[in-house]
Amino acid sequence: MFIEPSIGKSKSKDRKGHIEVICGSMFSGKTEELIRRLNRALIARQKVEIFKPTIDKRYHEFDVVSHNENAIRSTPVNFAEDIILLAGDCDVVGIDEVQFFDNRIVHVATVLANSGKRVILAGLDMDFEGRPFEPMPQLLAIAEYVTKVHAICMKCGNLASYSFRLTSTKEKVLLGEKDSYEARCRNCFFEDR
Ligand SMILES: Nc1ncnc2c1ncn2[C@@H]1O[C@H](COP(=O)(O)OP(=O)(O)O)[C@@H](O)[C@H]1O
Ligand SMILES: Cc1cn([C@H]2C[C@H](O)[C@@H](COP(=O)(O)O)O2)c(=O)[nH]c1=O
Ligand SMILES: [Zn+2]
Repeated sequence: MFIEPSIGKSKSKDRKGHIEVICGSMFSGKTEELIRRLNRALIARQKVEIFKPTIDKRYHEFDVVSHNENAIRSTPVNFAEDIILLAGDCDVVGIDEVQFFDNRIVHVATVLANSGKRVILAGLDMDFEGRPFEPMPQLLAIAEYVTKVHAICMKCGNLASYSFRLTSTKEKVLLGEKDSYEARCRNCFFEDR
C-alpha cells in the first residue's frame, strides 16, 4: 500500500511539492486509490482540489466516482491549463481520467508541483489496443512516485493489466463500462485479438 512521503503542512515556505501517478487498466482500482489518498489528505486538514476532464460524465457530472460507487466532489475542466488557476492556494491537487487530457497536462503537473503542491494523477496507462495512452508515458516519467494497480482478468482470474474492448469500434476514445470493456491478463487479451 502507498504510504505518503509527507502529509502534514510543510515547514519551509520555498519547499517544492511532488507528483504521484496511479495507473493501470480499467477496473484496477485507480479511482478508489485516488479517493483514498485524497480523503487521508482531508483528514490531515490539507486543502484539496479535485479535477476531471469534462468528457468523463459516465456516473456523475461533478463527482469522481469509482466502479464501486465511492465518490468525491470534483470540478470538471475542459483544458489542462484551467487547473492551474482553479487550484488556487490548495495543498493537494487530485486529477482523475488524466489520459483524456492532451500533453499540456505534463506542463500543468510540473507547474503545480513546483509551486509546492502534492499532485496526484490517476489514469489508464494503456488503450484498448494495449498501446501506451498519451500523455500517461510522459507523466510516468516525471512523477516521483508511481503506483500500478491491477484488476482481475474476467476470463481466467489472474491479475489483469489490459482493458479489452468488447465492441468493434476502433476510435481511441469510447466511454464505457462493463458493457464495452473487460479487464484481461496478457494471455487472455492477446488470445482474442
Ligand atoms: N475485473 C475486475 N477486477 C477488479 N475489480 C473489479 C473488476 N470488475 C469490477 N471491479 C470493481 O471495480 C472496483 C475498482 O473501481 P475503480 O477504482 O473505479 O477502478 P478504475 O478507476 O481503475 O477503473 C473494484 O473495487 C471492484 O469492486
Ligand atoms: C481502454 C480505453 C478506455 N476508454 C474509456 C472507457 C472509460 O470511459 C474510461 C476509463 O475509465 P476507468 O475509470 O479507467 O474505468 O476510458 C477509452 O476511451 N479508450 C480506451 O482505449
Ligand atoms: Zn486471463
